[in-house]
Amino acid sequence: MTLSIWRYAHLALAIMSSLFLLILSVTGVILAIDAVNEKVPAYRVKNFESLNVAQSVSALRKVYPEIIEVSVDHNQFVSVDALDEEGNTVKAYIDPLSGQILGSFKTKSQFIQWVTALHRSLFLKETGRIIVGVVSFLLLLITFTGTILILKRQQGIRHFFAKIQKDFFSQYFHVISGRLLLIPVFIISLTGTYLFLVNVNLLGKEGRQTVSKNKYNDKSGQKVEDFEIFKQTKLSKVEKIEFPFDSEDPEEVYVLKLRDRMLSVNQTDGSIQEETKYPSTVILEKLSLDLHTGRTNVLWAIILGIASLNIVFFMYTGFVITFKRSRTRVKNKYKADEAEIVILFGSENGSTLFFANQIHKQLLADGKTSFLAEMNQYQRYSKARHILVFASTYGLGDAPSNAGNFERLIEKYPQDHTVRFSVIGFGSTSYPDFCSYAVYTDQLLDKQSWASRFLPLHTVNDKSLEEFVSWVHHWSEKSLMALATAPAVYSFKAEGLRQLQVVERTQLSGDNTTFKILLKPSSKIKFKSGDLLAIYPANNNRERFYSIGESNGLIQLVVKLYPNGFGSGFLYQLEKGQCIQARVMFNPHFHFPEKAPAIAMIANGTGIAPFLGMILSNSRKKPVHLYAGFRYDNELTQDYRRFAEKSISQQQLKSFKLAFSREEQRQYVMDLIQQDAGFFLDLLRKEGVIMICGSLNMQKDVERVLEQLSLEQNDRPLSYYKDRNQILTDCY
Ligand SMILES: Cc1cc2nc3c(=O)[nH]c(=O)nc-3n(C[C@H](O)[C@H](O)[C@H](O)COP(=O)(O)O)c2cc1C
Repeated sequence: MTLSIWRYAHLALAIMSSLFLLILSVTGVILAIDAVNEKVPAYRVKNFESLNVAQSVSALRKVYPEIIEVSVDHNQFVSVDALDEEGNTVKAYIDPLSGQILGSFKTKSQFIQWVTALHRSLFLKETGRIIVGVVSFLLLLITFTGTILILKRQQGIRHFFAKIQKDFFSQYFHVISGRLLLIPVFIISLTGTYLFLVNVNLLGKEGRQTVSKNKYNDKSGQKVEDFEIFKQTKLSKVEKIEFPFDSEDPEEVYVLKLRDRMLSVNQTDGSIQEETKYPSTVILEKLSLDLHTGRTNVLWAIILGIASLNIVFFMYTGFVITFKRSRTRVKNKYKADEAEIVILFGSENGSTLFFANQIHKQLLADGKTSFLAEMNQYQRYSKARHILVFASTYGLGDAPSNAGNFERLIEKYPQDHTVRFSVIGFGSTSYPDFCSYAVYTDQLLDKQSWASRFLPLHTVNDKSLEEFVSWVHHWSEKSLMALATAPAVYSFKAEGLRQLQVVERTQLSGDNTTFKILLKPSSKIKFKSGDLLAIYPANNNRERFYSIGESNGLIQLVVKLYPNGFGSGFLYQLEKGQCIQARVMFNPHFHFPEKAPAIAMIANGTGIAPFLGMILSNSRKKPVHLYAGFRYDNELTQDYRRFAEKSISQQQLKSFKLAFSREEQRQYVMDLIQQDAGFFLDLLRKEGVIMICGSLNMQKDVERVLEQLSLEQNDRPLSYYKDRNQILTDCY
């Protein structure tokens, strides 16, 4: 059976029994503590194991003139029901050799009685007992399916106890404690089921009873201490000894109740008159009760308590695992044969799907036709230009369960046109076969005649956001499709929603289609220029990102209004005083580089937003040079000029250069860079930083110019400076 069937069976059983299981395990913990507590008074005598019935009976007979019965309970405490010399009734725990009273009987507290009833029948009498029985049986099945899941995970019985890598806490704990407490939980559920079957008479207590009768022997007048059967029987094997009512009447007998049988012993000669063997169901019932309650052994009671407590944690961690696995729902806006970008994921526990979905959602938001599916759903994609494969690795470098058929499908459905492919592997270096399924998939695609490599295989260790974002950067820059590169966008723990109030929003005018909006957080939030703001225009999970410029503790966005723009339209209709819900996404890669000796900022369009904030907060007066490109010289750019003049006078900005692409003297930021080539080369040589924010096309052109200059005059490719974090980009 495939992994997923076992997994679904395990989950379905857990869901069905969860509420009752919770009650049973919590009450089970309490009863286990009670079982340990019970043994605390310690009425068990030291040499108990070596005592036999003959020793005890003869001794007690000397102390108590009349004995009704002597009992040995599951704690191995001996008690007597007798009359003493003065004719007083004695019902107490005693020393079986001296008859000395050790303690009086204690009845269970009201609370324990209440817990016991809840544990046995949920206060629902017969119905409750049936529910408890069924839940015990379900727990048995859960233990079984869980064992199979561990076996599959560990690749067979040989590695059953091999090291478990920590993926995330709940999963680690679930597997580790599952493996450790497998046997106690199995015993709890098996014995619970058995007791239920006996209880509802499904097994029948009567069974077979072998009865044998002996005649009197010829040793009448023997003393009790010489009775062979009494000498042979250890007190520890006894449950009860009923004494003859009349010591003179030879017809009256001792009744010796042992765990597995009952003997009638002649009181004059010690012969066995009758032996009744209990049916195996009764013996098994007692054994089940001992094992289920831990009443006979403190250590076992403690183990049972831990196992019961663990069932509660099992339930919690199991549901966390399930939640994680299913938290991302695949939603497609386009059909497989309409999509230009096809994202395939191979994910077992959902994190790879989460990453894939974050990319999918952004592409859709950007108007791209993206399609997201499991690797096992691979088919022909008639319009695909890009296939992105997000593949995790499991087992010994194997495919996750929803990618097992990928290889077969690839052979079966060759694409009929060239499609560019990129593979991102998710794995962990703590496994010997790091990302090997992704490596395999990458090679598999590389072999296909229709597939053309777009990027080299990229691997991500332990879901590292840094490593993933690095791939996002590369793919976005090369494909010119905008994707957010703030790690927070791909974090599993979403930042909390914050309320922001509109403080100011500028108007559009003439050929200026860009507006500024200032937002005030209603509670204290930490943010810096370069972070992102995620807004939710439709109050659902469709989000839009904007670069933040910090302006005196306020969030300043510079937004271009698009016709029917989902995000920009929403922001433009906001009035002063209105409030919105948004999330601040930390983007440490694009913060002001405090340690750099000098900084050049290159922007086009709305990409200027974070730079305005960074300049405003340049209190240490670092030399900052701003280069910005716009289409027209209009009211907005006049505003930027005024801002720059003020900043230059306050030494927060060193220089400001503008290029206009639709004015008389057509210029782009690249031209400004060419003009100041010497400055840029010197900046790079002296460990200065170049920050680029704006369109991906502009970034590509700027990098091309810088690459050429650097190769010619600094003898180094631009990647040399990129690797040293001297080129920081945030483009869309
Ligand atoms: C049982 C198990 C086996 C794994 N085996 C490997 C492996 O062989 N190689 C590897 O690189 N990662 C291995 N991993 C790590 C996962 O591939 C990695 O955590 C991945 O990010 C999980 O993605 P998912 O949440 O989408 O399933 C294993 C993880 C688990 C839980």
